[in-house]
Amino acid sequence: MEEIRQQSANSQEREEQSVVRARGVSKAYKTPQGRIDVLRRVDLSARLGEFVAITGPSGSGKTTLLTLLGALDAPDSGEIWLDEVAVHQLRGVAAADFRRTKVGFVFQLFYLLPGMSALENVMAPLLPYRKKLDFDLKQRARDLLEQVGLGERTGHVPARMSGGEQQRVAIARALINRPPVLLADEPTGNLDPATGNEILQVLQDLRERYNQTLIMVTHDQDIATRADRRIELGQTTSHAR
Ligand SMILES: Nc1ncnc2c1ncn2[C@@H]1O[C@H](COP(=O)(O)OP(=O)(O)OP(=O)(O)O)[C@@H](O)[C@H]1O
Repeated sequence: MEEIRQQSANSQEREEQSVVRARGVSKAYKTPQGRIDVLRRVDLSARLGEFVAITGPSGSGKTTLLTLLGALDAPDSGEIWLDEVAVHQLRGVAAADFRRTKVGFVFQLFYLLPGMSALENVMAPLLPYRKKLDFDLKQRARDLLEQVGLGERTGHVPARMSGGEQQRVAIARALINRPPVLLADEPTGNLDPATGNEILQVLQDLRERYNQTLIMVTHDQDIATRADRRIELGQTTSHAR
């Protein structure tokens, strides 16, 4: 009995330590062909510093779930809490403020601005707020580029960098606001296996350095097995007219 009480206290403690909690999250898209139920009552939780992999077949809603966690879109029902913010309730400016302060995004296709140097790309998300910041933006961007191994390439434009280097810049950019949570969508999907491994190592090192939570969508079973926790989405998508 004591053991059961202890177990439930432990699980409650774990729940309380969660920096991300999603409960009963559902999302459907309306298309000209009818409604697509993508996520149905999905639960997810992640503690501070934890690495969580989201896996599942193509079309099971992995990217959709990541966009909901990052307030790029809103769920139809269910709750999402991230660093004590009720993400499911955010819209418009409040959602943009949340994205700027609480999360970093890394995508498969880097999305760097082609006309800007690595340093300018990393500074870009906070450039409009530069005067209000209580730290030196350029110095932080330089430090981050150093930490991802590009200390010597700060002046290079994306066209003069390899895919792996461009992804390193994108990771540094995602961390410029020191977010508690990094959301990564197939960050190694566009890279050869060796470069992909290097990028994974960079993400792991930075996660430890900043005690960040890393939530990563991946098709790669090897990467998923390295995660602390794995959320497997089923073939939940169904179409209804
Ligand atoms: N904005 C949208 N409008 C309509 N349908 C969408 C939209 N976004 C995604 N979908 C559909 O929702 C389903 C889930 O898409 P999602 O990209 O979340 O899956 P996924 O598991 O990440 O897939 P993949 O592994 O192929 O990237 C797919 O059928 C997709 O076509």
